[in-house]
Amino acid sequence: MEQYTPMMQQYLEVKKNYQDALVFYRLGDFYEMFFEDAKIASCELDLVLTGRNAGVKDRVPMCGVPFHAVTGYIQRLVQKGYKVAIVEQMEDPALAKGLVKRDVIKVVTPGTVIDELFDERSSIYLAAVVDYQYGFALSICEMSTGETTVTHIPRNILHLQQTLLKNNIREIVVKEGFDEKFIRGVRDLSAVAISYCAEDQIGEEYLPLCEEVSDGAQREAYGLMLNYLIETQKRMMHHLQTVEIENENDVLYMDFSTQQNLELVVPLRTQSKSETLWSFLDRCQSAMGSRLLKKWIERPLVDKKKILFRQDRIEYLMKNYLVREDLKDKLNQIYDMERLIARVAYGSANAIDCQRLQKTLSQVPEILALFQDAPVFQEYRDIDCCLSLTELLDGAFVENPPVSVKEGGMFAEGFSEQLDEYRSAQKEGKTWILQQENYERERTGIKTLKIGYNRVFGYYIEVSKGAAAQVKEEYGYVRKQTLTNAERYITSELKEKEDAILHAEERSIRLETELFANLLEQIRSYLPKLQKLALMLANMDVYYALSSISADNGYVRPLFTEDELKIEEGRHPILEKISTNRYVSNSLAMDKENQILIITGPNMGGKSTYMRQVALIILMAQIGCFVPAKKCEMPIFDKIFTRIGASDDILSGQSTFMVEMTEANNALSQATEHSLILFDEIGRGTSTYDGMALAQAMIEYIAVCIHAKTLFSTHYHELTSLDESLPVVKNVHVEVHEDNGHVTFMYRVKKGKADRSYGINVARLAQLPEAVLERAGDLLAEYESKKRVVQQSLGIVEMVKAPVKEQGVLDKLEMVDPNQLSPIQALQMIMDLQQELKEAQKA
Ligand SMILES: Nc1ncnc2c1ncn2[C@@H]1O[C@H](COP(=O)(O)OP(=O)(O)OP(=O)(O)O)[C@@H](O)[C@H]1O
Repeated sequence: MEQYTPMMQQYLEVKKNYQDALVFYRLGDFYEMFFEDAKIASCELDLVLTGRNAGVKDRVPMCGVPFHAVTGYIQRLVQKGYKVAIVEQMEDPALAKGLVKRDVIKVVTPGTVIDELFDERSSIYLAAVVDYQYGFALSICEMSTGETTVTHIPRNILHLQQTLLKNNIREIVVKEGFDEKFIRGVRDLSAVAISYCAEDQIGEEYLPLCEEVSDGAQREAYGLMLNYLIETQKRMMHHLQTVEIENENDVLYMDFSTQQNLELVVPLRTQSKSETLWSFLDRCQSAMGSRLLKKWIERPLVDKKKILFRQDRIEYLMKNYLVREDLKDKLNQIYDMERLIARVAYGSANAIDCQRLQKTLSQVPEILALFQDAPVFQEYRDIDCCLSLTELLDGAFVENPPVSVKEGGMFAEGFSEQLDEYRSAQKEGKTWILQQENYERERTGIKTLKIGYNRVFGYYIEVSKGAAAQVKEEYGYVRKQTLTNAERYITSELKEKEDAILHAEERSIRLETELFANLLEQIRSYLPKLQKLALMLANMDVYYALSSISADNGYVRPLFTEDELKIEEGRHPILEKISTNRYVSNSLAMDKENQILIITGPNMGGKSTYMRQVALIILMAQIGCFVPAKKCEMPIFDKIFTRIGASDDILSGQSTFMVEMTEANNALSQATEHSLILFDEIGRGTSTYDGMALAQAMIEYIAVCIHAKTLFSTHYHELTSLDESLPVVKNVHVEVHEDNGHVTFMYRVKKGKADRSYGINVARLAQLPEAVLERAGDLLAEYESKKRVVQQSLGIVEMVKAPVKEQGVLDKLEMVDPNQLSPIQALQMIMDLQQELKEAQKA
C-alpha cells in the first residue's frame, strides 16, 4: 500500500486538528502549504502552485512563502477572513535525530491579530457570544491592547448585527449548537468570521480575571472568550486587562447607520478620502490617542458630571497656550505605549520595543510637571511614573538594536559584566584572526592569501589556485576544500581560536537571550501601573487634540439645560473649513413647545447641512468637546437617530426604500423624549402620495407619542400646514433669492415655510435642456391648479404609542424555550424579567 513520507504524515497529523485554518508548515527557510490549503493560498496570495513528492503516486499540491516575509502574507489572509495556524520546528534541525519535531505555536485569526495589524490607529475586536435564550451575553476583547468588556444585548438578529458592526468586531466565537438563525444573520456581514469553541475548564492563572464578572451569562461569555484565546494563542496572556462591564445605557445610543450617515469615523463613500469627524478632530500625537478619540466619538457620554469633567480639562488647555504647546511637544516623543506593553506582556516584544517604552516613560514626569498647578488634572498628581523601571531600561540597549531577539547585539556595553567579558573574548579572537592573516601572508609570501569564514568549515585560509604551489608542508596547512580557482586550508591554531571565538559568541547570544527574557519579566511586574500610565497618556493626547482644535476654531463651551436646545450661530465643523465660499452660520431653538421643525426649501439650499450640523454639535458636546457656535445650550440627549441621504446598504438585500423604512422604524420604536431624530426627505423612495402619507403619520406619531426633538426636511410642501393641528410643529426654511428664474442660495435658515419649491430652477443650474425645463414649468402650473391638501383629522391627532418596554418583557418570554433552560437559568430569567418589568413601569 502506498504510504505518505514521514514528514507528510507529520503534517497530516497536525492538520487534522486545524481543519478550519490554513496550516503554514515550517520547512527550513520557508512556510509551506499543502493540499487544499495550497490551492486557496496560491489563489489568494498570487503564489505559484507547485507539487511535492510525498510518497504516494500523485504529487501533493504545494506553495510556500519565505519565513522572513511571512507577516505580510498572514496579514492578507486574515484580512480576508481566514485563520492561519503556524507550525514551527520545535528543535534545531541540525541536532534533531530523524524527523524534526514540529507543532502549532499559534493560530492567527481575524479577531485576534497582534503582530499582523495593518493600521496602528484602528482596533480589531473579537467577541464571544453566549445565548441565554432571552438575551445574548457578549465578551469583547482587543488583543493588541488586552482591553476586555462584557455586556448584554437583546436576543435579536438586527441588534446583534448592529453591535458587531458598531464595535468593529471581526470574529465571533460561539459554542457548537449556537442557533442557526443567528449564525446566518452573522454570515450576512461578510466582515465577521465565525469560530466555534468548546467550553473548558479555565486555567487557574485566569481565575482572578473571571471573578471580576459577577453576572452568570456574562461570565460564561468571558470564559468562552478565554478558552478560545488560550486555544489559539498558546501562551499566557499577561496583558489581558481587568474586565469593564458595559451597559448600553451608559452612552449616547446611535445605531450603525447613524454613525455612518453622520460620517463619524468612516466616510460614506468608502472609496472617498473625505474627512470624517474623527479624522477632523484627530490632532492626537500618538496612535493610542487616536484610538481613544475614536472610542469617545463612537460612545459619547450621557452623564453630565463626566462631560463637565472633560470640558474642564479641555478648557484649561485652551486657556493655557504654552502648556498646550509644551504638552504637544512631549506627546510627540511618545510611542504607542498601550501596544508596546501588550507586546511585552504577550512575549513578542523586541529590544526596539523596550527602548521605545523607556523613551515614552522618560517623558511622563515632564508631562506631569506641566500640570503641577492645574487643579483639573489633580487626579494624576500621585500616579506612579515607574521611575525605577525607567532607570533600569535607561541605556540598556545599543543605539539601534536589531529587530530579532535571537541574534544578540541588543544590550549596550556596561549592562552586564559577564556579557562584556564574552564580547571582549570575541573581539580579541577577531583581532587575532586579522593578525594571523598578516602573519600567514608574510611567511608564505602570498599577497592574496586571506582568512575567511563560513558556517560549514568555520575559519579557513584561502589561497588562489595559482599560488597554491607556494604552500609548504611545514606550514601545517590541511586542505579542506577545492574550488574552481582557489584552495581552502585549515590549521590547528586557527581551529583552536575558532573554538574560542564561536564559544564566546554562542555564550554571549545565550546570555543576551536570558537577560532579555529576564528584563521582560521585570517589566511585566509593572504591568498594571504601565497600563494606567498608557491610559493617562492617551487621555492627555485626546485632551490636547480637542483643546487645540477648539481653540484654533473659536469653539464655545456648551452649557447643559433640562430641556431647552439653543444653538446660536452654529456652524458645520468640517464644511466651514473646506467650503470655498463663506460659510453661513445658523441658529436653532427648540423646547417643549417647539419640538419638531419641518424644514423646506430648494434642493442644494442647505437643509441637510443644517441637520448634520445640529447633530455634530450635539455629539461633540457630549464627548466633552467645545462646539462651533457662538453660544450653545442643550439638554443631554440619550439617543440620536438619523435618516439622511441614500446610505450604502451594508445589510445586503434591501431596497433603498426598505432601508429608509427600517431606519425610520429604529427611531420610532426606540426614541424617547430625550432623543434627537433627523429625518431628511423621508418617504421620497415611493410614490408621492404614499411618501407624503407616511411622512405625515410619522410626524404625528413623534409629536403625539414620542416628543423627541426632531428635524424633518421635506419637499412635500403640503406638510407645512401640520403646524395648525400640531402646536409643537414649527416651520423653517432655507432662504433663496430668485431673480428672473435664476436662484441664489443664501443658506440662511429662517422661520416659516418656503414660499414654493424651486426644483425647476435648480434643474436649470444643472443645465438641463431648455425645452425640458419649459415643458416642466407648464406641467407644474397645471398640477398646482389641482393642489393636494393635507388630510387633517378634526384638528387634533390622536395616536397611541406602541408599548415598548413591557412589550420587551413579553417578547422575551415568548422567545424562550423552557426546555433549553437549566433550573438556575430559569430562576435567573424570572429575576431579570421581573426587574425589567419594574423598571418599565417606573419609566
Ligand atoms: N450654511 C452654509 N454655508 C455655506 N454653504 C453651504 C451651507 N449649507 C450648505 N452649503 C453648500 O450647499 C451645498 C448643498 O447643501 P445641502 O446638501 O445641505 O442641500 P439640501 O438642501 O439638503 O439639498 P437636497 O435637497 O438636494 O439634498 C453644500 O454641499 C454646501 O456646499
